[in-house]
Amino acid sequence: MNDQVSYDVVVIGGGPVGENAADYAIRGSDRTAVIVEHELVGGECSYWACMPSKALLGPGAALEAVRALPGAAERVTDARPDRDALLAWRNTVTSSRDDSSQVEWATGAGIDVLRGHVRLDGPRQVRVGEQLVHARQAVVIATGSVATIPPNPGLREALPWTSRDATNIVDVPGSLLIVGGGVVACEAATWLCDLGATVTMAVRGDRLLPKTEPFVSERVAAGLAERGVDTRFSTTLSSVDRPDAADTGYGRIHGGSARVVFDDGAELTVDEILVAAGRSPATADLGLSSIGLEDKGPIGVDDQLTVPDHPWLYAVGDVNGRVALTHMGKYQARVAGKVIAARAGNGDIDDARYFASSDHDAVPQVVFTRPEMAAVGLTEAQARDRGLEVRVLESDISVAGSYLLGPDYSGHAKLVVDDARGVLLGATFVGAQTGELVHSATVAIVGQVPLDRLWHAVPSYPTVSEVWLRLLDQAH
Ligand SMILES: Cc1cc2nc3c(=O)[nH]c(=O)nc-3n(C[C@H](O)[C@H](O)[C@H](O)COP(=O)(O)OP(=O)(O)OC[C@H]3O[C@@H](n4cnc5c(N)ncnc54)[C@H](O)[C@@H]3O)c2cc1C
Ligand SMILES: NC(=O)c1ccc[n+]([C@@H]2O[C@H](COP(=O)([O-])OP(=O)(O)OC[C@H]3O[C@@H](n4cnc5c(N)ncnc54)[C@H](O)[C@@H]3O)[C@@H](O)[C@H]2O)c1
Repeated sequence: MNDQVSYDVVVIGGGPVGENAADYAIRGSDRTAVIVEHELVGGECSYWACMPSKALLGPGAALEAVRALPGAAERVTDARPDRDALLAWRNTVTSSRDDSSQVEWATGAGIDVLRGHVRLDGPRQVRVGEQLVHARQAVVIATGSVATIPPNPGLREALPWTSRDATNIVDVPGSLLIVGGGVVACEAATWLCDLGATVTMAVRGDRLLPKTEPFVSERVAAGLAERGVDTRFSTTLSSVDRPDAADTGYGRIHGGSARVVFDDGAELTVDEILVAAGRSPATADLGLSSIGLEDKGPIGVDDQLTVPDHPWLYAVGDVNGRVALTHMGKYQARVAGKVIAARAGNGDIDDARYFASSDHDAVPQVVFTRPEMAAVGLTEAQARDRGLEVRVLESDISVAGSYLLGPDYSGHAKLVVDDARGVLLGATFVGAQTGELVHSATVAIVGQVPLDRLWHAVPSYPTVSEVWLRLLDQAH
C-alpha cells in the first residue's frame, strides 16, 4: 500500500457540508479532492438527523392536513399514521443506511472517498490509520457535532437514547421522558406521539423553543398538550436509576425501565429516556493540538471560513459553532469552496460572495412541529438586544388561503422592522404549512428590500401568503 498520497483539497467528514465543500473547491477545474469519512458518506443529516426525522414527521402532518379539511376528513379512519408503514418509509428515506449512492455522487463529481477516522498530523497533513494524506492547498474540517448528555446523576449510566435512537427507532417505548425543550425535543415528541408513545418532557427553562418568538413557544406547547404530552417546565433531573440498562443498539429500548426523580421531588418511571439537550462540535480526537488548536469546543473561523493564523485550514458546518443547520452549513461550504478555488487561482476574494454574511442575521429555520414554525433573521428580543430601533408588525394568519386549508386554521405571523432603515430584520410564522412562507422573508431580509417596495410584492389569491398584506398594511 502507498502510505502517502497528496490531493489539492482534503475534506475531513463526508456529511452534507463536507460534500459541498469538496465539490465547490474543485468544480470545473483539474484540482483534486478527497473526502475522508469514518462512518457514512452523507453524514448525520442523511441517516440520523434531518432526513429520518422529517420522514417520521411527514405522514402525521399529512393526516392532520386531511383531517382539517371537510370532504377529505370523512375519509380518515385513524388519527395516527400506520406504525409499520411509517418506519418502513423512514428506512426508504435513509436508504437503510446504505451510502453507496452518495459515494457514487462523489466519485461522479471527481472526488475520491477514503474510509477511516482522520487525525490532523501537523500543517496540511492528516493521518487515516497508517495512511498519510497531504493537502497541497487546503484542509477542510467538516466533522459535524455529537449529542451532548448532561451530567445529571445516573443519566449517562442509564444509557439514554439520543436523537440517533429517536430517528432510527425500531422499538416504540410505551412511555418516554424527553430531556430538553429545543428543536430535537419538540420534533421528536411529535413523531413519538404519532407512533403511540406516552411522552413527558422535562424542560430546564420556562418555555419550549427558547430561541424563537414567545408566541411560537406557546402554540407549540399547546399543540403537544393536545397530543397528550405532559410538559414540565423549569425542572431538572435530580437522579436517574436504571439498574438494567443495556446497550441493545440504535432505536432499541436500552434495558429495563428507568426511575427518575425531579428537583421538586416528583418521581416518574418510564420505559426510555431521550436526551435532546443540544450538541457539541465533533473536535475531540481530531489531532487539533498537532497544529496548536484546542482539542475541544468549536473551531473558530472568520467569515471566509478560514481558521485564523492557518490560511490553509477551513472549518464548515456544525463543527465551527456558527449555526447548526444543514442549509447554513452547505452555504458555508459553498463560500469556503469558492474561497479555496479563488485562492488556488490567485483570484480576488474581496467580493461579497466570498463571505458567509448570512450566518449573522439571515438564518432561516423551519421546525416541523404541529403547528409548524418558520422563522428567519432576528426576533424582536434579539433586535432590541442589539440596540436597534424596532417596530413590530403582527397578525393572526386568517386569510382566504388559510381558511381554505380548513375552517379551524390557526396561525400567527410577526415581522420585526428596523425602523430607522425601513427594512425587515426578522420574520416568524407559525401555523400549518408556513414552512414555504419563510423564503419570501429571507429574500426581503438579504435583499434589504425597503418596506415601501415590499408593499408592491403582491401575493396570489387565495394563498396563505396573503398574510403579507395584513402585515404590510400596518406599516403605513
Ligand atoms: C434529529 C435532528 C434533526 C435535524 N433536522 C434538521 C433539519 O430538518 N434541517 C436542518 O437544517 N438541520 C437539521 N439538523 C441539524 C443537521 O443535522 C446538522 O446541522 C448537519 O447534519 C450538519 O452537517 P455537517 O456536514 O456539518 O455534519 P454531519 O452531518 O454531522 O457530518 C459530519 C461527518 O463527519 C464524519 N466525521 C466526524 N469526525 C470524523 C473524523 N475524525 N474522521 C472522519 N470522519 C469524521 C461523521 O461521521 C459525519 O459523517 C438536525 C439535527 C438533528 C440532531
Ligand atoms: N428542523 C430543524 O431545523 C432542526 C431539527 C432538529 C435539530 N436541528 C438543529 O440541531 C441542533 C441541535 O438541536 P437540539 O434540540 O439538540 O438543541 P437546541 O439547542 O435546539 O435545544 C437544546 C435544549 O436543551 C436544553 N438543555 C441544554 N442543556 C440542558 C441540561 N443540562 N438539562 C436539561 N436541558 C438542557 C436547552 O435549554 C434547550 O431547550 C440545533 O441547532 C437545532 O436547530 C434543527
